[in-house]
Amino acid sequence: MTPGIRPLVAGNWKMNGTSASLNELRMIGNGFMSGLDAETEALVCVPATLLAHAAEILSRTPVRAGGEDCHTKESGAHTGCISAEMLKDAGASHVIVGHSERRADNNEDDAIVQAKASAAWRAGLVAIICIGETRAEREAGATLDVLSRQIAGSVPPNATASNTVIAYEPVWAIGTGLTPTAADVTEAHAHIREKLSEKLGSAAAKMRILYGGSVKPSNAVELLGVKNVDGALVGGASLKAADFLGIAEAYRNIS
Ligand SMILES: O=C(CO)COP(=O)(O)O
Repeated sequence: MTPGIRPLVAGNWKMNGTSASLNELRMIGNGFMSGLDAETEALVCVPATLLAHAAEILSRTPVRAGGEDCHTKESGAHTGCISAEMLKDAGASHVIVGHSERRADNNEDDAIVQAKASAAWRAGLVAIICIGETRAEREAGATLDVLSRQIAGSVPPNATASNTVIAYEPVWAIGTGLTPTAADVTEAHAHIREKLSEKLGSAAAKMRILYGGSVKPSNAVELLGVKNVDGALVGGASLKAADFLGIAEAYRNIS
């Protein structure tokens, strides 16, 4: 938590979900309508194929819909790619950029991630910029250096708290059931806040820094209660409404 920052609980469905999954989204929307939004903002980033449906379903709720990636360009000869403008047109409010799965699977480097964040803003979307170290980098004691390098390279110099969210996702914690200790998360998030302040000045103070990687209802109070953790980016547990709502409910037990 950071005083004065309303937490954001965001889901990332990754390459999961067909129209049959939209019922979970309806239940997520209904859950936030029955009072949860008082504690936290909510967003679910879905595959592009579901985005227009998701946005329509969620439009009657406080939960927003987002995309999982965007191209750097507005339009053109890029078969199979999706622009930020297309996501916006389909009803997105946010887009994830630089997720470690895209950095690894699609060789996306910090410069591309930064260009994607700028593309998101051009379309009127909030960019959720993901950073985080691999297991090898952690074991080499390089976690904070990696975070510094990724902030320097991936975050545009004119980022603000209203157009950008940072998500710290240790790669080794994603989908593994492993999580850093609260002390590790405290250190990483304090470092991220410090590097953002050096780069962005006062804009950094109110910028949300989410934690992502094996967040579940059972560990949400511990992980989300850490200083400078301003919400969660949730993968697997966002596919089931009960789990996603359970994570958001953690805020009722965090003071
Ligand atoms: O990558 C993530 C969210 O972007 C985290 O995934 P899991 O919650 O499944 O570990």
